[in-house]
Amino acid sequence: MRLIIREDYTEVSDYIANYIKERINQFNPSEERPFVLGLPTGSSPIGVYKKMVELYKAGDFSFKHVVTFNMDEYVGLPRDHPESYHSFMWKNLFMHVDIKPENVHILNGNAPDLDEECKKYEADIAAVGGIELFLGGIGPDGHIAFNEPGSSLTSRTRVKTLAYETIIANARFFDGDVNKVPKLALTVGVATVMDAREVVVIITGAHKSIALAKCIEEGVNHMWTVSSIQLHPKGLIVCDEDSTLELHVKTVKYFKSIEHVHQVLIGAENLGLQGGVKQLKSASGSSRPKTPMNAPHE
Ligand SMILES: N[C@@H]1[C@@H](O)[C@H](O)[C@@H](COP(=O)(O)O)O[C@@H]1O
Repeated sequence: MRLIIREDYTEVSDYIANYIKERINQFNPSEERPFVLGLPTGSSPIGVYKKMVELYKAGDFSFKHVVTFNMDEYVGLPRDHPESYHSFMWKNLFMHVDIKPENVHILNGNAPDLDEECKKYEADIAAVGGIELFLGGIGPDGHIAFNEPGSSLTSRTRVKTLAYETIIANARFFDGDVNKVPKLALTVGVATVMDAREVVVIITGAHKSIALAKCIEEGVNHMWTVSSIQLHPKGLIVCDEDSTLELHVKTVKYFKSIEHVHQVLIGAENLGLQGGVKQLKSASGSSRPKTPMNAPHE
């Protein structure tokens, strides 16, 4: 797993948007072989989506051959309600880019048979060959999607009752009134996220610092469901300085030093300083990454 630490929310958002752009461009998607992207909602990804729209408008990449699957949706909230995740995604991302509406998948929280809806979602993901990159945010209690504390780490798409902490956290989107927050949601499972070939998680703010520490410094634990990223062969967390408050100084220094070495290697390569690269290679014993994007994760 890699941890990339950036100064603030804006820098975190820019890093991730550029990262995803690179991944899509490297993949070179086509009609027959689309790039399958898992996406979250919440305030965490808004900056990423804003930057992605900017990059799209600058002609740096396209959503023409991108297929998306969103993480979750409230149960019983009308699809066009301003706080539905459906509305959120169209408002913040989809309406600004060239994605084909038929390539967008968002769970239907008003389906007549919710269990059937969840089963179909898993089948739809499998039908396109699985998810290439799943982007996620976390709640302050370390939940990913709506996989609240205690969720099975082998869980699949299903109906979930929201934790009281999540209802309180999300009341800010419903006039601060907990009674207006739906109590049930459809969500992909922890295993659905971890099945993706790559998982990228956004963590910002001091209120998520305990979750970040639990996620990376302690063991895999169903009470902090995002900690399952430790078992993923290609996991990346991008966080801001504030969210590192509860980490050991040693942990922060370790991940910063790894990134620094990568940067030096890349800089040396770009300048044609092969001697410098060789020296660093032998000092670190690591092989040379071509770009920060394909640096080893594990
Ligand atoms: N289901 C969503 C999660 O996917 C999201 O990660 C979390 C954090 O939201 P925010 O990014 O606003 O802190 O909120 C909700 O619970």
